[in-house]
Amino acid sequence: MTLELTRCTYRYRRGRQPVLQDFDYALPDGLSILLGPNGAGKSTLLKLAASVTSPQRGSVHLDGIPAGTRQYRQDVAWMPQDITPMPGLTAREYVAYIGWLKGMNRPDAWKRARQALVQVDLADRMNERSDRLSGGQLRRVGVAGALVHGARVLLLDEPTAGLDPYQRRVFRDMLAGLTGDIRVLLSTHDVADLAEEADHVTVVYDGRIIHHGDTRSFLALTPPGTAEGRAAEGAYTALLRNSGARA
Ligand SMILES: Nc1ncnc2c1ncn2[C@@H]1O[C@H](COP(=O)(O)OP(=O)(O)OP(=O)(O)O)[C@@H](O)[C@H]1O
Repeated sequence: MTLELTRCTYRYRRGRQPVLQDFDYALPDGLSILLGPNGAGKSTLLKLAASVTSPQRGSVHLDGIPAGTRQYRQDVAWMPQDITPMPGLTAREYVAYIGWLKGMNRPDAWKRARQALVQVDLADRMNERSDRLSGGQLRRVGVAGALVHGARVLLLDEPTAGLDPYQRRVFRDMLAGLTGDIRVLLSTHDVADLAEEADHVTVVYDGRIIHHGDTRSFLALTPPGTAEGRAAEGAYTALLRNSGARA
């Protein structure tokens, strides 16, 4: 299974510099992390992969299925940075509603919503109104929204931003526990977030990929003498410095 962006060019406004130009990317197996400074193009990459927006040039496919098709939207789920509750809907109704929007029939969506919420460890909050959930719980509801319709790819835009350390840990453990064929691409600013769970790391700077490889090859870039526990941060900083990023 492969989600691929091929020679994609995207600009937000006509006449502006493209944010991504002739951009190639292939999503690896397992859990991949997308790193990069503010404005590097991470959210834009995720939105193209999610088929929320389309490139002006180039193409996006999952196993040959073009982005924008109904099948692609069923297979690929996206959680934006600013996931919001749906006032009046419980967690289970929220997840079932996503399933229904993705083409499931109501009884199936309702049944699967329960299973998906158990998978993200929210069995006990199922009947809680979504606007009463904490930020971390709401993001787990968002992940359940991908699981409910059996998405094969899950794209998460900064899902741990603003969470306290405990909620962040719970979210990461939940992601690590997702089994099966689902591939996850997660953007984050929190470099330390990746070290334990990620299988792959991609670093984007100024619309270009400056590193794409497994976590081990990323950590191998850590400069000698880096303090213990700061290997990922060291590797990331070294990559950006070598790419000409200014402090
Ligand atoms: N809706 C928009 N209209 C115009 N320009 C935009 C829009 N969204 C993003 N941009 C610009 O595109 C570039 C890439 O933004 P993008 O959000 O993809 O970066 P990012 O790596 O996700 O950044 P951050 O980590 O701050 O979220 C930035 O220069 C940004 O200002």
